[in-house]
Amino acid sequence: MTTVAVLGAGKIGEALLSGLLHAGRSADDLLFTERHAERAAELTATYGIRSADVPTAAKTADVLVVAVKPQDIDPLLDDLAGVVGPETLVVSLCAGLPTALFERRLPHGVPVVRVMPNTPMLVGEAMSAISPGRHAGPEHLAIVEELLSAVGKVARVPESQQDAVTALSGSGPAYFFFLVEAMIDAGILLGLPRAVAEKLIVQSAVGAAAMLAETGEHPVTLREAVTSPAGTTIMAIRELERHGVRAALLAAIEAARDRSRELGQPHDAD
Ligand SMILES: NC(=O)C1=CN([C@@H]2O[C@H](COP(=O)(O)OP(=O)(O)OC[C@H]3O[C@@H](n4cnc5c(N)ncnc54)[C@H](OP(=O)(O)O)[C@@H]3O)[C@@H](O)[C@H]2O)C=CC1
Ligand SMILES: O=C(O)[C@@H]1CCC=N1
Repeated sequence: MTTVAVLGAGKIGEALLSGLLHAGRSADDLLFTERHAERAAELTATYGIRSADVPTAAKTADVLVVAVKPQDIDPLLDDLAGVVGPETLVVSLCAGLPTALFERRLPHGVPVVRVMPNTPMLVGEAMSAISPGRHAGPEHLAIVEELLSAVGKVARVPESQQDAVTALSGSGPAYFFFLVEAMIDAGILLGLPRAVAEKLIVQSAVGAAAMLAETGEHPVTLREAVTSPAGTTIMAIRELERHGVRAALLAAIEAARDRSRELGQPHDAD
C-alpha cells in the first residue's frame, strides 16, 4: 500500500484525507503537514492521522499531495526541492499551477501529476481530472487514478484543459450550492418554513442528480418531462430565460477559467 502525505490539510486536503479513510484506507498509511500546530492537533484528534514536517513527510510517503493555496506554493516548493527525488510522486491539486512550475523548481525527473478534484470527495462523490507532467508515466497516472477512484470518479484530460476543468467541476459544487441556497430563499418568499423548504430542495437536487447520473438521458429531455404544456414549470423557465440565467452561467464559468489562468501567471517567468 502506498503512503500518502497531504501537504496543506485545509478544505480540500481534509476532504481527501477523510474520503480516503471512509473508503477503507488505514490512517497509518496517511500523513499530513499543516502550518499551525492547533489545526494539526484538531485533525489528528478527528481522524487519527499523524502530522509531520515536510522533510519527514517526503521521506516517509510515496505520494505527496500538494493542497496549499496557489499563492502559498513558493515556500513549499523551496522546502520540497531539497528533499524529493524521482522516486517520489508529486500530485498537485492547486488551481492554475502548471506541472512545468513544479518541474522547474524540483530536482530533475520528479514525476508530477496535476489534478483538479472537488469537495464531494468528502462523501465519495468527487469528480477529479488528472493530467501528467513531463516525467509522469502511465504507472504514475495509474497510482493517482487508483487513489482518487476511492473517493469518486476520475477522468484523464490534457493539461491544456485544466483551467476549464477547474472552472467547471473544481468550482462546480459551489454553483449548485448557490442555486440550492437561492431556491430555499424562494421557498421562504412563498411562505414555507425554512426547514420544509430545505428538505424539499435538497431532496429535489439529490433526485435530479441521480436521474442525470443513472438514466443517461440528456438534461433537456429530463427537463422537458417536467415541463407540462401551459403548466407551472414553463412559467418559471420563461423567467429564468428573461433574466439571462443561461448567459450568466456562461459568463461566470468563463470568469472562473480566466482566474485559473491568472493564478498560474505569476510563475510564467520563473
Ligand atoms: N476548496 C476546493 O473546493 C478546491 C481546492 N482546490 C485547490 O486546493 C488547494 C487548497 O485549497 P483549499 O483547501 O480550499 O485552501 P485552504 O486554505 O482551506 O487549505 C490550504 C491549507 O494549507 C495550509 N498551508 C499553507 N502553506 C502551507 C505549508 N507550506 N505547509 C503546510 N500547510 C500549508 C494552509 O494553512 P493556513 O490556514 O495557515 O493558510 C491551509 O490550512 C488550492 O490550491 C486550491 O486551488 C482544488 C479543487 C477544489
Ligand atoms: O476557488 C478556488 O480557487 C478553488 C479551485 C477550485 C475550487 N476551489
